[in-house]
Amino acid sequence: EHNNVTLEMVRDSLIRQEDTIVYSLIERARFPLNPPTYDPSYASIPGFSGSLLEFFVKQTEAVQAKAGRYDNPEEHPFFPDNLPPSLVPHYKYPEVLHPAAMSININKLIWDMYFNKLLPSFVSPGDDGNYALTAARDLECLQAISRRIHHGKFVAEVKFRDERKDYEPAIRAQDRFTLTNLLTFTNVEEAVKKRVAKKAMTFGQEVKLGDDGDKGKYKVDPAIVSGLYADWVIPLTKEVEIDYLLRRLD
Ligand SMILES: C=C(O[C@@H]1C=C(C(=O)O)C=C[C@H]1O)C(=O)O
Repeated sequence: EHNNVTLEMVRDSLIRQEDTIVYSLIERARFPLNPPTYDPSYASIPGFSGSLLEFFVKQTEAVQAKAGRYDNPEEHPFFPDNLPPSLVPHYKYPEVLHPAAMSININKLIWDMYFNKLLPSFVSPGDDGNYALTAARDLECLQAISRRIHHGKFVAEVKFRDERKDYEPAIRAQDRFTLTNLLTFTNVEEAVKKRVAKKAMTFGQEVKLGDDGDKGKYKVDPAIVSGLYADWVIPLTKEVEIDYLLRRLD
């Protein structure tokens, strides 16, 4: 069926995406919170009502949609309504997923998590005026986290193909509990949490010639990165896996 994507290949992609997520958090942490970025009454952009952040994200997604970004089944916009169509020739991506995958987009949840829980936990309070850069860095974080979480579709597809006999009855019964047990690998989850903390230590250290003065001081707290994965990235990836599996036999 379709092509030979393996669980190992999908997991390798998730591991590589950790680098992008950790780096994007480090880049955002260069700036303080910068509250006006999120304040709808600050921007007062002619013809637009909303925050500078929303303006930035909607405009950027419109450009990226025209350039073909969302033709890729791995990409999910935060504001899918009223996106312009792609203006470039359609690339024929491998058809790995069941068509029901197209209807799954949990970016609203990811957006709320990022701004309400994650962001205040890893940036310093304060305002340095760099609101456009702040919005750009936020979008990088959101896109990296969203791509990782929605990769749950591919994870679920390969797990389903590997153990079809076990998954099919649970899907027919629409049994979330059994599906969760089938797709959960606690050892993999533990390794992910440890590895992202290690990446935060490695990528977030001050690199100096000569004596290593600042040992133990990181640009983003490794515990916050592993907490992000434990509390949000892994549970939401599993949520996408389950949403996908529930529709896999439609
Ligand atoms: C992504 C996978 O599925 C589940 C979710 C995981 C994650 O989000 O990192 C890890 C293990 C599984 O419980 C996987 O098996 O690799």
